[in-house]
Amino acid sequence: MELTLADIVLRVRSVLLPMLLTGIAFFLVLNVQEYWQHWRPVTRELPLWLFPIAALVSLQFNRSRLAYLAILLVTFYCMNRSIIIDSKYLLTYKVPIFLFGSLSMSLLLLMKDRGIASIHGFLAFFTFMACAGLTFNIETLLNHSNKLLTTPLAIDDVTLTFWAATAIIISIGMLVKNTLTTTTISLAFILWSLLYFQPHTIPIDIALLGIAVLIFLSVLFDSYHLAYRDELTGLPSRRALYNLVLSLSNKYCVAMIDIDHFKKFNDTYGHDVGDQVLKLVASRLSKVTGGGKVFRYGGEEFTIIFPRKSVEQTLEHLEAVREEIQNYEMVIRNENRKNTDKSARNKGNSKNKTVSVTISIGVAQHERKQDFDKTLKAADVALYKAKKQGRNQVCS
Ligand SMILES: Nc1nc2c(ncn2[C@@H]2O[C@H](COP(=O)(O)OP(=O)(O)OP(=O)(O)O)[C@@H](O)[C@H]2O)c(=O)[nH]1
Repeated sequence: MELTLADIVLRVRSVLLPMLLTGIAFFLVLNVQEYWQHWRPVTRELPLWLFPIAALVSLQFNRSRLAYLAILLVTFYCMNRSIIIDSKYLLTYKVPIFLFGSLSMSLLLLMKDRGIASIHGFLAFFTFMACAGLTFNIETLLNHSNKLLTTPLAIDDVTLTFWAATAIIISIGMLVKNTLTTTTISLAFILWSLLYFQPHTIPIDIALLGIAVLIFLSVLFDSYHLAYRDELTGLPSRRALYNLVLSLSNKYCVAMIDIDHFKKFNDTYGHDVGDQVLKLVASRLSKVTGGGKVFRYGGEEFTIIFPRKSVEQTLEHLEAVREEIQNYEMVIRNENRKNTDKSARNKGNSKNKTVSVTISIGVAQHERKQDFDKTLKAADVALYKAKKQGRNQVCS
């Protein structure tokens, strides 16, 4: 995987930002205790209800890792409240429970969401059981190994080392694959560690309530993302376009963009290269100036909305983006690089290709009391004109 400095900065930012916001939220909550202290009887009950609901919602949206996290934490809270299991076990098994939780969270971070009632679910279950076996026998294992060592190890040092190892796994995992789910798991790990090392900083019900809310937010934002983002290009989808239209005033412009001869391009270079080009074109289009909002309309077609602009005001911005794409030499990763087939590489196929494409653009202005679809159709007619006149141009 190629990671550029910009990628790393972006990932660190997307890791730190949610953490900072959660930190601020907890700081505020802890500093205005007088406002919510009388709600404590409610906050003490809420995790018992919210975690099972969060687990069910997560499963419904195929977020099995968040479901496991919710199950882990509600079990812990039930122990804390002496529901089903006596809370005295929390004291007796304080270290193993802490280590089991930490290890489970680091595993959750590395796993994929692959359902609970599946072969992967069984494997995950047995892995968690193995972790429980290891952590709940840590003292016995330590006693055995101490017999072989000249300087015996203390349980506190082992716990700290074990926890530090899980913290490192979680940090690396976050940087390699940063999603809302991994951020939620990492935040849960931080709070879990805080509850162990500084148990009086945050009341347990408030900390767990925070995690339950994070699980809900994570599932909610993820599903929003799924519904309104185009998976290939990362641009807002056609559904998001129609959502935006509802909030537009009377004055705006619609531009329809189509990649020229894309069928031929696909036939020459293959569908995968076509997909890469779509992504690169999308990333250039998204930098359009003049306040344009870019959407993937479908296939090789994109739409740009310019709120409060006339056609004349959009032309320079559209021309600029058309010219930029025309001059953009796109470096295409050769998939054979991943291939272990050495003969393919020896034929010189491992080199990256450079390709370029052009786009045609049709733009139309929204008329008073006109339907959005009519404006879109007018932009489509202008696009057809651009194609007919030889492509690689903007028409209105
Ligand atoms: N790789 C790839 N190709 C796509 C995708 N969506 C649509 N296409 C291809 O885009 C091509 C569109 O071709 P046409 O609509 O015939 O038009 P064109 O070849 O671009 O020609 P003009 O628009 O007339 O310049 C088809 O070959 C589709 O298969 C996609 O998501 N990925």
